[in-house]
Amino acid sequence: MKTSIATVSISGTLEAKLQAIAAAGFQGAEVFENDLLSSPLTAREIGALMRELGLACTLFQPFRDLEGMPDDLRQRTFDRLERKFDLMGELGARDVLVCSNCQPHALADRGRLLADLAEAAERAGRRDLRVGYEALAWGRHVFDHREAWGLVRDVDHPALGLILDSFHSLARAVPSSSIGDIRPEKLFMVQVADAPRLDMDYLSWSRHFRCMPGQGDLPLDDWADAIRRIGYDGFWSLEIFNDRFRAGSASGVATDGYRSLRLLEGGINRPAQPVPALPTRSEPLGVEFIEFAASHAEAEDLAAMLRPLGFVPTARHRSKDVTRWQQGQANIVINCEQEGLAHSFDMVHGASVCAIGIAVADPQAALARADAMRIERFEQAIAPDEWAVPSVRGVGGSLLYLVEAATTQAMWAHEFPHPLEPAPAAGPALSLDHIAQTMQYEEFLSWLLFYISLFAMRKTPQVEIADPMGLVQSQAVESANGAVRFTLNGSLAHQSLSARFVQNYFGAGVQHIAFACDDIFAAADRAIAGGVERLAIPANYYEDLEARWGLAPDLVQRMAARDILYDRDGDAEYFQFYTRAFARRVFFELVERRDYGGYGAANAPIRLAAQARHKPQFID
Ligand SMILES: O=C(O)c1ccc(O)c(O)c1
Ligand SMILES: [Mg+2]
Repeated sequence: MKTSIATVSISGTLEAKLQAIAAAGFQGAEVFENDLLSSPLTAREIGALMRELGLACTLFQPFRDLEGMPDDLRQRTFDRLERKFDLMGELGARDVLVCSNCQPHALADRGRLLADLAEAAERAGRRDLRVGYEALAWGRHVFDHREAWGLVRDVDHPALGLILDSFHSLARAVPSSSIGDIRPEKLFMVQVADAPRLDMDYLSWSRHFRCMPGQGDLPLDDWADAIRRIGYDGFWSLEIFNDRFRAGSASGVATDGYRSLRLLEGGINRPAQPVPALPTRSEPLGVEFIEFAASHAEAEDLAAMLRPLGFVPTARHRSKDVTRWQQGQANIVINCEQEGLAHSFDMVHGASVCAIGIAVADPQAALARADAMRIERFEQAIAPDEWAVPSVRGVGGSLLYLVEAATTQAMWAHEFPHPLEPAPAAGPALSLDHIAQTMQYEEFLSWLLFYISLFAMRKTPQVEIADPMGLVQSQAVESANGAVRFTLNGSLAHQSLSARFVQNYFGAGVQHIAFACDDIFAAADRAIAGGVERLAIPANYYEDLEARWGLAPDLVQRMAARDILYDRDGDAEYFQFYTRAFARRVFFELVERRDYGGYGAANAPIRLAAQARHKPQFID
């Protein structure tokens, strides 16, 4: 796949954009006219810079309102076009994007549209340039690629071709099968964008909410298949109008863009596709461990929460100040080393999750996929006798270890040979259910893309949750078998719990960890008896539960006595129990799922309100 991106997609000056685009690995860039107009560089200088950076100028765009102009404006339009052709010569661009006319006074007469496009093609051809015609979803008369293709086909001029843009076609639900009618040599360029499903006018949707392939809801796989099927071998160019991206870091957005095109290449929602040389996504088989960085004092506080939840310290690391805590299938590692990444983490954030170990069948294959997606590897010097586990950088600079599933027992035995207490034998054993990561709203889509491009994971629909201090966006990524689940949260509201976390924690990170159990009442009783501080849920909530679901008063009483929350989806049931936050940052949750697949979104506002009651008054 030849990759390109429109300069409008990212932030900064034109030079900075082009540098970020080249550094991210793109082979080409579309120069958006406004970026050129606002640059102090001449078109020649911009062209020279692009060549120096190794970037093909894939398009100059857009040229608006060309076809079907009334007689008195027609000559003026072609004069304007000639001026832009001059500019393209200086820039070194061969193709110009002409988008369908949006003017209220544009003529509908097909003969006139054909004549105007033919005239533009003739003028372009004389200069060895080409015109690509794109149907905007909000075009006055041409708003569907089938109509645009019909015009291009009928003009039948070598200097006139079609430009397909996934947004315009898929926002209008134009069937992708219609792409089969397009002749590949007539398809000059393919522009790619995803978008969330929103019920709004096309123009606002397109100008503000486009996002990278995989981040939204458009059926891009079928669309891309149809394009590949006709034998198109030109550039795939991202064109993302998004306010968040244009306010973000140029290099971060460019890297995400590159990653998203690679993801599309292999199929966003598909199992492995045979794209040669593109490593496939690994199935995440489970969370093997969660590692906390902590000082000794913090480690004691953490232990005071872990014990009542049923965890026991079972072994010490062979050489480091690191302890393994265990229960059921769940492993927590507490790292109190005075140097290395964990220590830096503790210094910056305070006690917190510095690493997560994900079990995969083949860590090297997972690493190859990470490389292909330009996900940063992390390498730290290890002692010669230490078990080597590859890792990449995850949320907030924490690590994601890629643990070989078949050898976890050997890894634990080798790394933690000094026994402490025996692993708990009986009781309401817990396993890991999900990990909630909180981040800035601006980086939310980036981490979503990170997970779905690295692992065979799918995303759930985005939900908005009402925190008493503002709205929180939440979305989960999960493996097919549900063994690995992350929920991602971000908020623009400065005082929401999510935003307070990011401020107080100095960055994105794990905000809570949920453990699954098969008897929530027993697990909650054990936690309470062990002295865990729990999150108090108001009586009003329980009255409503009884009314809403018609639950037996006795069951509701048992939940109320333990501050257990409840949700239901058809016959599926979900029970949740929350601890107070450890060090005002990380908290734990116990859940019992009875065929329930979600995360209790209906209860989240209740939980957030309960947590907001503990918000220190000095930040009010
Ligand atoms: O929003 C626009 O005007 C616009 C311009 C050029 C494009 O290629 C496009 O898809 C949209
Ligand atoms: Mg476009």
